[in-house]
Amino acid sequence: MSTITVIGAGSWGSALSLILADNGHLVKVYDRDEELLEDINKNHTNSKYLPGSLLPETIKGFNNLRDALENTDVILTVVPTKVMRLVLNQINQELNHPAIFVNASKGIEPKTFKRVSEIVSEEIESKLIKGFVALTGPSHAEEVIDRQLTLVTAASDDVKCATFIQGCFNNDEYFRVYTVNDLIGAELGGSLKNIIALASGIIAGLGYGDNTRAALITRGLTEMRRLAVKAGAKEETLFGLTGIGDLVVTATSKHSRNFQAGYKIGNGKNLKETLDSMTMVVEGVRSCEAAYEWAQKLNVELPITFAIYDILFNYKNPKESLKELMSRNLKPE
Ligand SMILES: NC(=O)C1=CN([C@@H]2O[C@H](COP(=O)(O)OP(=O)(O)OC[C@H]3O[C@@H](n4cnc5c(N)ncnc54)[C@H](O)[C@@H]3O)[C@@H](O)[C@H]2O)C=CC1
Ligand SMILES: O=C(CO)COP(=O)(O)O
Repeated sequence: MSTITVIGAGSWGSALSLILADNGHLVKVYDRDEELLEDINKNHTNSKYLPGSLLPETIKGFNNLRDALENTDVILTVVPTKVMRLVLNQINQELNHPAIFVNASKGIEPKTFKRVSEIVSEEIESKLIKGFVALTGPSHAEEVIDRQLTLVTAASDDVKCATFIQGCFNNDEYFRVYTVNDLIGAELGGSLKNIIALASGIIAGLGYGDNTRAALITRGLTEMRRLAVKAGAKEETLFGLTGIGDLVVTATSKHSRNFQAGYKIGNGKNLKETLDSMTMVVEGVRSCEAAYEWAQKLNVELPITFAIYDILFNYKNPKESLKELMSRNLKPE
């Protein structure tokens, strides 16, 4: 059994901690929110992000990063990607031995277009990194916390490392973990699907139904594939759990934060009002900004992503955007 430090005790960090504790690992959770840590340590629940949840008593919350990292084998990052660099920088200062880094957050950095694996290798000294794995796939925390059957993928350039992490997280009762050696495809699939999930919420908010959603998911996958392949991903990865799998769960589920945010926008709220009304992170907004800039640089056509960018950042009317998408030049599928 390993000692695993979970950085971020939000909804996904808590759900992943439950799996690790069920598997018998020593789980230390670090967060900046002291009330949340007290709730975990005293009441063994996370009332803020997962009301009604029951967490194993073996999970220990820490507000001191150095203590949380002491003697750890694996560092699992699950904070919003907006703060990822900052948090990794803090880890780099406090960590005094090499560890395996696993990331479960999903996003691309605007301006740099960096994936979390790239940010880790920039912020953490190489002598402290034993390996890097992205743990990603269709998995809403609200269902994992109830131990509902879930399948994800451990992606790494290092097969031995991916297999080790697969073994740490796999639980025969409810959490099945595959491996894949296409890190670029897995990280980009998990990040780009959030943009299409925002779009799915917007069309639902506008009152469109299943035909529209099926069309959006299909053409959205085409956009994800185009950009990811141009960035070096293997095409087949986009057709696996970390691509279409994650796209389907996020674009069709009431649990999805991105879908929920899109739904509010479809109902007339602007981006600021929408984000102000959400307690949890909506990663698709930043990833949309990144994909919009990156696609122009790489000369990739992403009409849905560009329309979402205009709605989010230029306050374009969603109905007007849909009208323009529908009236583009006709072409073969
Ligand atoms: N919620 C879910 O079902 C899933 C979420 N994800 C990804 O996981 C990541 C986290 O998402 P959620 O858990 O939903 O977010 P959340 O909003 O529920 O929790 C984020 C946590 O990070 C902590 N945090 C923020 N800034 C911090 C800092 N500077 N230092 C320490 N802690 C800090 C917050 O206090 C909070 O506890 C996102 O990238 C999301 O896309 C991936 C799969 C499923
Ligand atoms: O990535 C997720 C499920 O796999 C979670 O998506 P949301 O952040 O939209 O809830």
